[in-house]
Amino acid sequence: MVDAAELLWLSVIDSMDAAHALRSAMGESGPMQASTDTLTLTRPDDWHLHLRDGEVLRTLVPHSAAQFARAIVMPNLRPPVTTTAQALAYRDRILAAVPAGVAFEPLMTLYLTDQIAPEEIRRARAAGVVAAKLYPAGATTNSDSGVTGLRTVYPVLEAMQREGMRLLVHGEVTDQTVDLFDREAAFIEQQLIPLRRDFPELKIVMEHITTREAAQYVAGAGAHTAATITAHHLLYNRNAIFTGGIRPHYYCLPVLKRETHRVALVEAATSGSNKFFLGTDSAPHASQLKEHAMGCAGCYTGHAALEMYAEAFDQAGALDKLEGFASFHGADFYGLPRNQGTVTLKREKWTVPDSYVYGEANLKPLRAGEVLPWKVVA
Ligand SMILES: NC(=O)N[C@@H](CC(=O)O)C(=O)O
Ligand SMILES: [Zn+2]
Ligand SMILES: [Zn+2]
Repeated sequence: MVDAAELLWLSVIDSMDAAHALRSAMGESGPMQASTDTLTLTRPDDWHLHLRDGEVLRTLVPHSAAQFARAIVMPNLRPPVTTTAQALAYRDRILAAVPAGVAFEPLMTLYLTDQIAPEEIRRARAAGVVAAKLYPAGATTNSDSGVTGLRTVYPVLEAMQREGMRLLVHGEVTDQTVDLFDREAAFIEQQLIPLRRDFPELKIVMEHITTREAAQYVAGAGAHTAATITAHHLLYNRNAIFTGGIRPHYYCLPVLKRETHRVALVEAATSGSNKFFLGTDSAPHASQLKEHAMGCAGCYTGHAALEMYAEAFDQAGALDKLEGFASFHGADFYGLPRNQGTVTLKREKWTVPDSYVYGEANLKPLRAGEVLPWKVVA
């Protein structure tokens, strides 16, 4: 039975549909869409990127350079980048893979180990290395040489605080008794809060945050704490890993979380707060190592990262907040100049390739074979 109130509601829906049909028939879209089919931004930067090494640079570097002016390059190679000399040599190998006529600046980082000496920080800073990365030993891909306890590296952190070197953190505890989905929140309580207290002037970036707890912590933590957020953590919740079967290409660390956390990340990213900025954590692995009984952690998004961020911001009705997040907040936090020049995205469907050449292997990008709504056109 349909009562009067319901009838009224049905007629409201009907007239909304009619209005929509009329607009479509007239070739019009709503007022917001009309002004946002083209989006021009100051050239953005990627503040968290894995470029790996060797032949695969020829695939990865052009993808990133097509969208971003600069990128913070993660040091978790095998062996890790632990010295200034290694960082500079790696930088040269990256630059050799930048296509002719394209400007791309890799910003180098050191991998903190229990053994690293405070003098290395001074040397690195003088050579233009911008940050050092803390991987709790065992927390993620190529973290076996990471730090076993924060106290061990306190002299190095003191040097970093003095030198103005940024500390980048993979913020997950490695305690096997802590649930995988709780490891970020536990890290904040157990490690980050004490660290913040002991080094009040140290500039810390909590990388690839994945939880409401992390977003709230960073928002309230004062001017020297910031966070990067990936496109995939804005677009997906943990169901993506299990939809219709196990989907290894959605597996990364920190692992995707519940929908409530994704929503909190979208709110943080689109809030306009300068404490949150773009870091893709594009983390390629050969497809046979992802599609494996013990598949590697990491999603490859370097082929379409900016387009995926545009999609996420668009879904949130916040395209006007994308430029701050992608092009301003990170540069400001790192004390680097904002970029000159622009990049333009268009609302134009395109299909992501099924795979890319990856040295001798294949690389399966996130959204392989799928249609994306936004495209970088200039
Ligand atoms: N994010 C990932 O799942 N993997 C990264 C490492 C990291 O950023 O933790 C990688 O290097 O593959
Ligand atoms: Zn990490
Ligand atoms: Zn990473």
